[in-house]
Amino acid sequence: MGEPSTTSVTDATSALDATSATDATSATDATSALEDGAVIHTRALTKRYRGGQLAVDGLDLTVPAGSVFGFLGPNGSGKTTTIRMLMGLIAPTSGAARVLGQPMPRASRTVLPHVGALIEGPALYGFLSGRENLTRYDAADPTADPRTRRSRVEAALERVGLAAAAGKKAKAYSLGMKQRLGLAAALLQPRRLLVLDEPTNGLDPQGMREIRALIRELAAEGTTVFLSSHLLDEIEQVCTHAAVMAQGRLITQGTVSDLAAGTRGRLVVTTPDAAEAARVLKERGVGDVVVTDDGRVTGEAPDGELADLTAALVEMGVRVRGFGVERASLEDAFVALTGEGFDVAG
Ligand SMILES: Nc1ncnc2c1ncn2[C@@H]1O[C@H](COP(=O)(O)OP(=O)(O)OP(=O)(O)O)[C@@H](O)[C@H]1O
Repeated sequence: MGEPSTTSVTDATSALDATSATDATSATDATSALEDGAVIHTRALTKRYRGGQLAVDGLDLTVPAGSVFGFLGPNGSGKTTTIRMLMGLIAPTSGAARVLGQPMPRASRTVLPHVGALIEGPALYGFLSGRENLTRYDAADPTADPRTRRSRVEAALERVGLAAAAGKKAKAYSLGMKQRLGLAAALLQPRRLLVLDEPTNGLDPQGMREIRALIRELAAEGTTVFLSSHLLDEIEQVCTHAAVMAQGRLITQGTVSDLAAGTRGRLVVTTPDAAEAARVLKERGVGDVVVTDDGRVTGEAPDGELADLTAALVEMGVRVRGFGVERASLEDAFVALTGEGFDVAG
């Protein structure tokens, strides 16, 4: 990870009417029903860096309001570049991005006050305490009310579990504490959207759990959360929706359960009579029957009634110790989609 920097939201002048999620220009577009409810929407969004690197290639992304949206892909797949375009930090080479219904980067000044962002780790003054960092950060935001500053800073510290350590200098903070302080900065004002780039990167399991719990809490209060991650497991645990990127291109997007359901689970029979069980399953039309080294018999999950299969096994004298369908994971879905494992260096 490079030198930390935070993208903040400081220079807005006018508030965005919560009801005007689409502006006049989009009314003339052929907007789909999906786009209407979208907090983020991109069309053919493309970024080619000056060196010629095509980092993001024709991205069509739709992030529904109220979702916890996981933006998933191995290192170098274009996640950070996409986030930087969404936040108006870099201009796309071609294509369009709308955030809260407004075109980016053009509407940055009206959109960004409603967006809390944590990108590439928080920028902190090591010689200031956590509390002082937040106070200073808030003071630099012209949309922030100085009269409520103290209470908002304390509430944000409380929220991320840093109240007890608020007086310590930030340079003495662990990586996890720094990350939480960055989140606190994003939470100093109510936000409609939170954009978090690898929010649990470098955290220990306990720190990860805390951040995930916080994300769930914020989502329950109605904030849409868009987070990038290269950890499939993390996306499965916290996200309602996900998009999968590889080499700058979108491979798939949808609800996490639909993505995993797109891949069938495996039927698993645990039995001391493996050979006989395999024969019965094949006879009953189960595909890809395999006897594993540990004596289990697996096969493609059937469309029909599972009870008929157990009845057939029992009828043929197969002793069944365990019987069920193992749910496909997002990882299975990824492997099925790309033909590759999701094996990335953390
Ligand atoms: N400023 C830049 N100039 C040139 N190429 C860049 C620049 N920033 C990123 N790239 C390249 O663009 C591609 C996508 O990078 P990006 O950082 O968006 O991916 P990522 O999915 O966020 O990966 P990571 O998790 O490692 O940050 C990579 O090949 C990267 O080397």
